[in-house]
Amino acid sequence: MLKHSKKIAVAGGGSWATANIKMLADNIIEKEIFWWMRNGDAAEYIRNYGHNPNYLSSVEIKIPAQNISTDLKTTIKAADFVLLNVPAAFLKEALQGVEPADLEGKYIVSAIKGIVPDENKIIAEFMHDTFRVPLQNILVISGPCHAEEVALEKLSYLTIASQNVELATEFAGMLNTRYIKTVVSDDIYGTEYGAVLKNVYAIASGICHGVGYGDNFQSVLISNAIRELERFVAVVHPIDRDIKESAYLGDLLVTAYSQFSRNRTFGNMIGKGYTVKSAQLEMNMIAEGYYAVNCLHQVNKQYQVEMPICEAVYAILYKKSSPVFEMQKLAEKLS
Ligand SMILES: NC(=O)C1=CN([C@@H]2O[C@H](COP(=O)(O)OP(=O)(O)OC[C@H]3O[C@@H](n4cnc5c(N)ncnc54)[C@H](OP(=O)(O)O)[C@@H]3O)[C@@H](O)[C@H]2O)C=CC1
Ligand SMILES: O=C(CO)COP(=O)(O)O
Repeated sequence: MLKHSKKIAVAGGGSWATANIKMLADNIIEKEIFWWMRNGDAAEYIRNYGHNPNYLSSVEIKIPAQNISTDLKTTIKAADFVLLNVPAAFLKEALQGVEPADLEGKYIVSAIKGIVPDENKIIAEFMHDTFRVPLQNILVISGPCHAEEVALEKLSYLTIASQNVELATEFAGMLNTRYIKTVVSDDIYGTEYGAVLKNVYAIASGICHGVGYGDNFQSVLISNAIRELERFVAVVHPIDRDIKESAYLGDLLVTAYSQFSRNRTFGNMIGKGYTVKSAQLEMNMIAEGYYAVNCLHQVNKQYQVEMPICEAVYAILYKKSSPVFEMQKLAEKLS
């Protein structure tokens, strides 16, 4: 029996938001789902036809038309759980006009895998510091799970992290379905930073492929990436964690190897000689790692962790350094 109310608002109109709506609606626990997106035409289309025209358009949307809105404050007001699913780079913009009082008493669930630019904070920290949301009311959804495979109902595992493990367990219960299994964790920092870093490593993986390295090199890159990830999270939030768990290693592997990965696709284009702008235009989807690597570069000035893969990606994307040169330099540092 759930102790908390079952009114959930999903904020964001992209692929992962659409997949989250599907998982929540397919789960058998009775609940009311509300959906906010910025795109009025898409909202109207979904109300009329029950499908998102722009992302995962095959997914049937099974929530009432009147629960789909372009007014975020109204959507938030209706719910007890607010699931944030706007790319981190645009979160501040999306939350403009929302006051700490609007979120008082609400549970905030971040399904975002990114860092808030300028603030250089993971989502839990940002929501806690800016909107005064108690950490006990914050949850993070992560895990090796692509929206496209949720749409196909392929068996997937999610990690629900919160310092409030009881709350995480309750929320996990609202996501479980025939094709979704959930794991609960109390490591919000490791889960968030792990997800942010794996996006950068997937870009590195794509760049390597783009410049012509093969599977042999990529496996070395990824085994170095998990060690780099472990070093960083151990300094930022030192607790006893097993980096081989799905939320860390699993998430890295799926993003670095999958045909569906936005970050890998973006990296591949960069490796093949596209500029950042042209790769972004061509993709029409968001590669969070592009924004994250800049934030990580700033954050790591404080921690000084040895992060050669992140630094190579940063130099390529933000200093216009040549992908071939940076990968040759990186290759000398890997083991
Ligand atoms: N896709 C996946 O499999 C997974 C994604 N995630 C995370 O979910 C989050 C959302 O990603 P995802 O759903 O994949 O994104 P998509 O690339 O599918 O969609 C992009 C989303 O970003 C919005 N957007 C683009 N530009 C802007 C802008 N300038 N201002 C505000 N909103 C903008 C789009 O809105 P519009 O349509 O109106 O342009 C759309 O909702 C990311 O943090 C990602 O890392 C996490 C796990 C899995
Ligand atoms: O986080 C994700 C899957 O776990 C989505 O990012 P990618 O599309 O780059 O894999």
